[in-house]
Amino acid sequence: MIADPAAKYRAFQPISLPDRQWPDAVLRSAPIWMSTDLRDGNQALIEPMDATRKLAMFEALVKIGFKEIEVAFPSASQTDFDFVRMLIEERRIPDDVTIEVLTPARDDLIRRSIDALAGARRAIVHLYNPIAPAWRRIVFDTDQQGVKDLALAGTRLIKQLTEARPETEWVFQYSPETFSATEVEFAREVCDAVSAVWQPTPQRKMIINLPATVEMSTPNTYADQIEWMHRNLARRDSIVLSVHPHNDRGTAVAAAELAVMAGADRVEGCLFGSGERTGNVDLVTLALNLYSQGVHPGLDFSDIDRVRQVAEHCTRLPVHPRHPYAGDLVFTAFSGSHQDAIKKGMAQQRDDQPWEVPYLPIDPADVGRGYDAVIRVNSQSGKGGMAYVLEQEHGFALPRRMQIEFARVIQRVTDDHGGEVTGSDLFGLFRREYLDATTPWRYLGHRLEERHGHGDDAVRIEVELEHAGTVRTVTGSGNGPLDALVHALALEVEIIDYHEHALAQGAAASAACYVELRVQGGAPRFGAGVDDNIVAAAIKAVLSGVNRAP
Ligand SMILES: CC(=O)SCCNC(=O)CCNC(=O)[C@H](O)C(C)(C)COP(=O)(O)OP(=O)(O)OC[C@H]1O[C@@H](n2cnc3c(N)ncnc32)[C@H](O)[C@@H]1OP(=O)(O)O
Ligand SMILES: CC(C)C(=O)C(=O)O
Repeated sequence: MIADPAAKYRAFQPISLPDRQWPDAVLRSAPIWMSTDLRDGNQALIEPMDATRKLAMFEALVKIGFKEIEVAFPSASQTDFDFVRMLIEERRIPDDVTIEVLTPARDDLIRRSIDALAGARRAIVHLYNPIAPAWRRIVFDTDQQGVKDLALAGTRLIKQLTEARPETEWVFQYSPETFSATEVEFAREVCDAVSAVWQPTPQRKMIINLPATVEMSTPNTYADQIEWMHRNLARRDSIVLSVHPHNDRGTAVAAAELAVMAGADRVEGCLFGSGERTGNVDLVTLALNLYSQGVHPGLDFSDIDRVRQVAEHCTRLPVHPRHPYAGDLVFTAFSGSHQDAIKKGMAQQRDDQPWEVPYLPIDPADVGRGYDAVIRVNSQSGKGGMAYVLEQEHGFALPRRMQIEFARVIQRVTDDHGGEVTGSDLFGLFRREYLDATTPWRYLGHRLEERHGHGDDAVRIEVELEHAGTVRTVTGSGNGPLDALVHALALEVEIIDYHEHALAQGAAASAACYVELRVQGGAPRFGAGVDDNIVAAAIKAVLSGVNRAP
């Protein structure tokens, strides 16, 4: 990097729009979506999709609910041309879906593109040519009139060729490519000239697509450009105003949202932001952002993992694990305070109430994600996360103080070994720490006698134990089984707290017991026991606590 970037880079000059309206707009409905996965997405791949992959992507897009799909750049390759023919000839295009193809403003390429569409029920022909100053000078060695003439010649040829094929319902789309880098007055001049040739009507609209071919500045400047065009374009009532934001600055999603607030009717992009260089705007994120605000996007991402798998298969590009809504880790909290808040939020969330689980903008279940991955445990985790996983995956609902005690055990393990502790690791550690704490005292069996009218000795217990390898039977009485047990053990044990719950549903449910106790005035300790018999579970829990005492 150089010390003075201003010596090399110029700041983008925003347009002046002091009476801009878009900052007060609120998104209350979804725009028209157009997927360009099979064109912009495809042209950006190291290995473009073959016909099988293209078809898999097309079918996935249809299933998601896209009604406009740019399926190819037919003049670029035989694969693309043949793919369009296959869709049409094999009648693979549902009646409510319109396919689109892209063509440069060159006669031979336009003709080939229209040939590809022969026999389509309805089709969008998308013409583009770059019009920004640097492209005029560097790429085309021409002036404003030169690029305008190119756009007009292309439009005239498309009009002529499509009028000769009335069996297809034609929609015309024009993109002043590199719009984001173009003087807005000139972009309007070209678009107005193009629409004057095409002569759209409110009943037969054309699409004007204003791409941020290269994202030039902060998203508010793009929104200003779009609002200016929205307010100044001729024949606006006959035009579907579309945007096509690229992601060079990493702000394509924001740019698209602000552009729709600024008057755009339609958004072009790709699943997960595939597309040239840093990608096109990510339609999954855009759609689910709307959903999180209570606006149905009209696209179905109920099975987001399946959509991600298809996209990864077709593009051979991985979706980042932190990708909004779709990444493997986006509904997962490792950090203790987040886990604590999510656990509390999940416990309090009611189906008939607005979603309000802290840290989770949407319910993972709405996009087909389970809750099992919501909380995962590593060295950044606290008691809440550990307790959540142990309860969700193994059914043990530890009392709060026991969570704190067990979290220290887990912390030692994660500090020593690093990495994640899975649900089964957690259960293994729980078993080792509590359930397998069976020396020196091990429970073998018990008999219980309830004696009415004996006051504080209402329960008599006889417990068969193994102590340091020797089988012994001890007896004691008390006001309840635990009291009787403590007397039978003849140890100085104080029971501080006791919890129990069933571990599984039904009559054969086993019980889990947790006992907090103090042995010989020492520090409080927990013990845990599991058994089909609730008294046996409690005895095991007491013995576990006694055995764990130092
Ligand atoms: C921002 C975008 O994503 S726009 C879409 C871009 N997508 C693609 O380019 C993918 C498919 N493209 C291709 O397969 C090829 O580029 C083809 C088949 C279209 C053309 O191939 P070629 O004839 O070999 O030309 P090449 O790829 O070098 O294109 C550059 C030429 O096209 C001209 N050109 C570029 N864009 C356009 C346009 N929209 N309209 C007319 N001419 C154009 C350039 O000025 C250059 O002309 P020159 O050769 O006279 O200097
Ligand atoms: C053809 C146009 C819409 C394009 O892909 C772009 O400008 O990025």
